[in-house]
Amino acid sequence: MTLRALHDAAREALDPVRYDYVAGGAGEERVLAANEQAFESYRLLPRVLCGSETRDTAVDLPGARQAAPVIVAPTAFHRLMHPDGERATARAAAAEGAVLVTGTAATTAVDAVVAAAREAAPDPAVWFQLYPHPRREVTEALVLRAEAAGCTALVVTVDSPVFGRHTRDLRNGFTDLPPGYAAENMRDLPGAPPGSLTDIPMSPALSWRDFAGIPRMTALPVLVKGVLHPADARLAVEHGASGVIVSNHGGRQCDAVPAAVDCLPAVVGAVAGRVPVLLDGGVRRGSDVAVALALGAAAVGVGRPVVWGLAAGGEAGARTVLATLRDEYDHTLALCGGRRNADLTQDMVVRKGGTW
Ligand SMILES: Cc1cc2nc3c(=O)[nH]c(=O)nc-3n(C[C@H](O)[C@H](O)[C@H](O)COP(=O)(O)O)c2cc1C
Ligand SMILES: CCCCC(=O)C(=O)O
Repeated sequence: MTLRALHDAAREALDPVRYDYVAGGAGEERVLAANEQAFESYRLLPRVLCGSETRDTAVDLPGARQAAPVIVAPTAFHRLMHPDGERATARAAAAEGAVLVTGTAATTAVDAVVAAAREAAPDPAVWFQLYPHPRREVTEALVLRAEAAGCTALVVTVDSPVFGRHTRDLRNGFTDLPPGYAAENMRDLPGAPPGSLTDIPMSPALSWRDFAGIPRMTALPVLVKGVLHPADARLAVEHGASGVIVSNHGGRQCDAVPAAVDCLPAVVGAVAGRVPVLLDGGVRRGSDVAVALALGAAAVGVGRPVVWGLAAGGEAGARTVLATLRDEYDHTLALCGGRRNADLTQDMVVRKGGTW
């Protein structure tokens, strides 16, 4: 099945309110649209006769050696989309050698997510996405929970000082989880009430000082997710980040920012090779992966496509999405004369309005 067919099947399978929660964005959904459209404006300039018969697309990332270059971006509430929920996504990612980022807003506790990943592969990489809590002890308890579960890195989301205004959710009245579902990682934390959507911390009070405390709480590498400004990428590295994820949260936060991929080159320049830079937002085909890697990303994340796969076909559906993107990317690499990801370089990307 193509990714488009899986998306259609997911739309059929899902309750429309849940479909809208995943598909939608903030405001007029300008950024949601821009993330995908931006990839339309980039094209690849292949190199020829490079002897690229044998190819290796694996990447070394913080807490993940020899991983697929496409990772599963953190998306909330998988049990709303399929009864097997995060366990299915975890098995799919592990089977495909892809990093799974599970998170604060998962409907399955992080230890069960890691256990499911281990059913599919001996040494899977599961990262934990953290919404830092304004109360340090709550953040610390979440960090310890992720570490004890066997996560190999933390991802701190910094683009959500306040929750984005998701137009479709407001229209549909989808402002909390239905009965029977909870944000399981929020259970039994010191002073934090369990599990409702509104318990998930988002605080405009947080600052780089708070962030800097997180790498001190743990031996795990800590990545920062949701950076668009190159100055923030520099600050992230200065405050101990082991990786920077360029992301506008899939167009679900500020509806006036650029497409994620358009912010990538400046962030790559600011980070200057000190830590890996990743990108998510709008990646829908293998050639999008190739463009992002050529522009300097070490790997890319996919959000909605994996959820569509999960909703349409559980573990097998999510696996199909990851396998398809990997296969398409490898094919594109071959077409561009590359043997390794590093063979894709900035001069091989051209832009509408620029050189074509
Ligand atoms: C339904 C949904 C839930 C999400 N939940 C989270 C979350 O809990 N934490 C987070 O950091 N990002 C979250 N995101 C953002 C994704 O990690 C990612 O940035 C975005 O989906 C990438 O864009 P794409 O969907 O175009 O691939 C969510 C995105 C979607 C679509
Ligand atoms: C409070 C849950 C956060 C989920 C999220 O980040 C999103 O829907 O974009």
